[in-house]
Amino acid sequence: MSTDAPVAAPACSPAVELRNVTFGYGERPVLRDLSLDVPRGKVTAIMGASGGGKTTVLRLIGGQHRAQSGQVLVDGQDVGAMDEAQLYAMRRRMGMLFQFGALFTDMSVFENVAFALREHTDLPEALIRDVVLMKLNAVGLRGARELMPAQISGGMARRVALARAIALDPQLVMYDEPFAGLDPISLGTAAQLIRRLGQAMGLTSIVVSHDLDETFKLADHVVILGPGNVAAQGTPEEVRASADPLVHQFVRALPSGPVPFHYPAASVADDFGALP
Ligand SMILES: Nc1ncnc2c1ncn2[C@@H]1O[C@H](COP(=O)(O)OP(=O)(O)OP(=O)(O)O)[C@@H](O)[C@H]1O
Repeated sequence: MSTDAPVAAPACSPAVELRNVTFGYGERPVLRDLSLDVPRGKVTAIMGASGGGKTTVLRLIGGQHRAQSGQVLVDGQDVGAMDEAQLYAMRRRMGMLFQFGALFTDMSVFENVAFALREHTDLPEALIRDVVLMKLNAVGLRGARELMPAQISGGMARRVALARAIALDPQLVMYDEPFAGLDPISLGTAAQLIRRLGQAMGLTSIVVSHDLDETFKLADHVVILGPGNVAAQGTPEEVRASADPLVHQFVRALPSGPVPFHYPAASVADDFGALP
């Protein structure tokens, strides 16, 4: 057997592990010595104050950024040590649904979902049609296949983006703000879809969201990021019961607490001059 062949990680091991990860943009540190596990086959929510580094965690997992120290392991493989070909192969097994999951505006709903299949496989046209219609059916939009993105609602567009993200049967799907801007019904539908598809496909799902109620209902595992690090992680019940002051502020949506109102800045006197 070739020693280069990817070795399947044990079924009980975490799908994703961050071990002592430090990362910053330029001089600005964002994550400091961050460690967290994403259990396999479950829905993990990553929550926390705005600017705390949630999207950055997703980008590290997807290999768009590399940790400055520590390791990001996906299926036991170190993302930071992957070359371009290995990254490409890993991303094929991931679905990513980033904020508002922009669709190609000049392609129909059908073509938007078919795009990934055309890019990454050489399936015959008849099979592409079947897979696309199956994925659109899973999100309830088989009947909307001929419509253009401008002709569908925001909630429908989000569902098309979801169908596109699962077109290649990924093992892991990352959702960044899947509920942003949705009305309560579309939001409930989106949450139910994430849960149902995850169960039906045996997916590991990571959801970054600010919607506390919906996300706590949806997730099996919740991680709350504090400044640069994990403030709490566990089941939704465990996290709700956390004594950490930041988690307390967060789960009760309190305007004051450890999360500051101001982005770090020079003193008021430096910016405006001393009062006369
Ligand atoms: N490409 C970038 N270059 C420089 N700084 C960045 C970049 N992307 C993010 N940042 C900064 O890094 C910090 C973390 O950003 P990130 O988007 O990961 O936070 P977040 O928790 O997802 O925030 P939000 O909930 O508001 O989306 C922020 O202070 C942000 O300004």
